[in-house]
Amino acid sequence: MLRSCTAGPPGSLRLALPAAAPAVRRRLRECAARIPEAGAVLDILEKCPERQKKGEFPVVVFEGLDATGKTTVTQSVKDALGAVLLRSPPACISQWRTIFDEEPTPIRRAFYAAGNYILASEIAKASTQAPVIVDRYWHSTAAYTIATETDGNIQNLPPDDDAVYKWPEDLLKPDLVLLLTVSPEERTRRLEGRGLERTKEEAELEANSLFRRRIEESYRRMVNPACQEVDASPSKEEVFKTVLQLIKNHCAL
Ligand SMILES: Nc1ncnc2c1ncn2[C@@H]1O[C@H](COP(=O)(O)OP(=O)(O)OP(=O)(O)O)[C@@H](O)[C@H]1O
Ligand SMILES: Cc1cn([C@H]2C[C@H](O)[C@@H](COP(=O)(O)O)O2)c(=O)[nH]c1=O
Repeated sequence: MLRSCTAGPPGSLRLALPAAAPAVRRRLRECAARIPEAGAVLDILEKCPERQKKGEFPVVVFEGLDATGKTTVTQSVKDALGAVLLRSPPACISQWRTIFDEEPTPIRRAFYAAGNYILASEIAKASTQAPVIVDRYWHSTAAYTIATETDGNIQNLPPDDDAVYKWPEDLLKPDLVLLLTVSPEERTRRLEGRGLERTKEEAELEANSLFRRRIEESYRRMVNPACQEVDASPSKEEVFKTVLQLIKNHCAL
């Protein structure tokens, strides 16, 4: 498995993170004989029109580490705005997620990237009818890949202007991306309070504060669209109010 971006060849991270739909399709096609579910994802992806366009309603994405409050706040914002709530990976492929989570990096990341392109077609359609709220999108795919494929502290991340922080040219862009952040202690409290089964990555997040910092820093380095950071440590009601105001200011709702 590819590990360190700094120790490996310069293109190693690029290899882990497919940067456009043709690369995603190629990667799924290459493993479809061994993994039938890759063929199933590919079938869905190939039915999605290329280069999706947003409708006239705003599209707002929520990003952040696990248990920062995305599910909680997206549900409230959806209700308040009469919005459509979507998530990555989209429901139509999420039953295969555990299979891909066990695969080597390039295949696993191709699954999540494919999810974003499929999600884009859902966003395109929904945003012609109502505002769209999205729980994780490309920034999560990129940030988790970058953090997994590098080691140590944030100095080992690719430099600020690296192409890994850029939005894929052929992927529908949201109007606003809000990055929810809380202190590690508050996150741990929320995780414990929730008590759900954790993925391997979530367990690693708990054990490895450097990994957590690499993810957050990668989110912060994403550009066009960049993430707007929101302190999500106040109460649910306060976070909701802050977020709603940001959306109203930015999207003229
Ligand atoms: N502002 C808040 N103050 C206190 N607790 C909160 C707040 N927001 C969410 N929580 C609680 O923290 C836990 C995690 O929240 P939530 O499931 O919304 O996070 P998440 O970011 O969607 O997590 P994941 O990415 O793992 O799905 C839940 O138990 C939720 O009730
Ligand atoms: C969308 C997406 C998710 N992941 C990983 C990162 C975390 O371990 C979990 C969180 O998923 P949840 O459904 O929000 O609990 O999935 C990823 O690695 N890449 C992605 O694109």
